[in-house]
Amino acid sequence: MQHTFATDLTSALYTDMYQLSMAHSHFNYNRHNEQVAFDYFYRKQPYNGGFAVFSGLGEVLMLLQEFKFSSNDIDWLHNTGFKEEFLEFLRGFRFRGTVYSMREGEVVFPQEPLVRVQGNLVEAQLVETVLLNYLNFQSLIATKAARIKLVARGATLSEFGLRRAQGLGGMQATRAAITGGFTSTSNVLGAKVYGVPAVGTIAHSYIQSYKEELAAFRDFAKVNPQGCVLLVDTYDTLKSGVPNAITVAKEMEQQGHKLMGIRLDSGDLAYLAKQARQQLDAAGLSYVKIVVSNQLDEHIVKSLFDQGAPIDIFGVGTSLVTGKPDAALDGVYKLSMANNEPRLKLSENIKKTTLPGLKQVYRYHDSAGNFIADAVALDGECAPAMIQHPYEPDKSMQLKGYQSEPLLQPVMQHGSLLMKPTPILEVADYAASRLSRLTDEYKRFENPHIYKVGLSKKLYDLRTELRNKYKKDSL
Ligand SMILES: Nc1ncnc2c1ncn2[C@@H]1O[C@H](COP(=O)(O)OP(=O)(O)OP(=O)(O)O)[C@@H](O)[C@H]1O
Ligand SMILES: O=P(O)(O)OC[C@H]1O[C@H](OP(=O)(O)OP(=O)(O)O)[C@H](O)[C@@H]1O
Ligand SMILES: O=C(O)c1cccnc1
Repeated sequence: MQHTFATDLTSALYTDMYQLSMAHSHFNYNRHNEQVAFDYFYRKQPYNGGFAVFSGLGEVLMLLQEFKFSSNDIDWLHNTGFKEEFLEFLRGFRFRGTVYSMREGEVVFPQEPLVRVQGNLVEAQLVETVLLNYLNFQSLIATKAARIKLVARGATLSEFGLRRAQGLGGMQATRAAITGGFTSTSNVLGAKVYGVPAVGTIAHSYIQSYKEELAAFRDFAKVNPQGCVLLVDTYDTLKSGVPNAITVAKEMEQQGHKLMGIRLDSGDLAYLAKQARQQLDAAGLSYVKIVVSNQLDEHIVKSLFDQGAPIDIFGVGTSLVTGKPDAALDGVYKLSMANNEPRLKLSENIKKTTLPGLKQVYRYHDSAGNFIADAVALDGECAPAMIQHPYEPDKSMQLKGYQSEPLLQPVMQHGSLLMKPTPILEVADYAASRLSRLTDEYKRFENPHIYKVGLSKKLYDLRTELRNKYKKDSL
């Protein structure tokens, strides 16, 4: 077998084997035209936070449109024990399902369906893995980016993570970082694909390759005067790096150029930023920006500003693109309907019992437009005036008088997209506008307020009825 780079990830083989084995079985028993619905939802907020940003939908929809097995894929599948008729079926297979979804960039909460896939048993099942792979990862990273943006006080945020990303996930991480509020990236292919500026400074190696720091700065600035940012911490930030950067900035002025910035990448970033700012201002270089990097995350960014650090630009890599310290968003894809009957998955833990039937999610706002609560209702129900706590029968919340909006909208019908893919910068604007309507107590990092997601009485009762039925049947 020849080794190749794993770059073609649009194949329908980008899935788990059990999806194909189940499809094989459904096909064998002629069940592949039975109609079903699945919900995508997650159970736990990432980073112990109070919200998540839904990301990855645009790419999932493009993949669903293209979802097919090539002749080469079918040839390979011949070695896996599937029947010939099934392989012929897969050869002509296309996703012709219908998808309802929240808008990409939506601010979302645990337990509520973010996406609903309706279609036949085979098509709706076969797309599970790729859908989860894209939505879980990008939502994890977009949420991290949004958390950093919340505390960045308007500073520019650049994504620097490609070298530390989980392999090819670096591309998706760039996309998700933009969704959450980063406006540029060091990832050149990412910048080209997603239409944002590619930015960069200098590595230590460039400066080390010269005998003297000043000569390195001079040469670099001569060839790259536009957007030039000099890395000042290779030897001694305040005694050598910043003074040499000032010398070069003055020389650039004589050539009609302006040094854009200096970058701090080690040491006490608050102290060094303050000292560097003083030196730059004293030299008449108040326009030179201060860029910082080095294992930043939302907590360090917040702390640096709390310490009064005069920072203009943050370059964030590892924590952002790996979703540190969370390994993954726990999003799942669960069957809610089969052959026109609502279905659920039982669990000893009521929190893990799924919500049956086709559903809609309503979001309620107060008169200022702030989000109050979400209701999960059965499809076709109006926005309920009261929601039940999902697990505690005695708790409910009155929502009479609040405006509401349905969040799940059709985005794909019988395999065809119902609208053009939204450009990623528009998705980012949408995420920012929605987050601005979530009040601060849900956005703080420590013990955030828990946003209420309740059930309509009809949905609550349906779940109870089905739980009782299945429990009885299993006695
Ligand atoms: N004033 C500050 N307040 C809070 N956190 C800071 C401050 N200054 C730096 N940090 C963070 O502290 C951590 C310091 O890490 P580390 O000790 O590895 O850096 P360093 O020794 O300065 O750099 P290096 O090892 O790369 O030379 C980084 O995550 C950095 O972003
Ligand atoms: O810390 P992160 O948030 O992941 O941000 C990216 C880091 O990657 C670079 O370091 P690296 O040591 O790889 O290269 P360098 O020699 O250019 O500093 C850069 O200097 C940052 O410190
Ligand atoms: O341009 C930079 O400064 C940069 C790019 C990637 C990672 N770290 C730094």
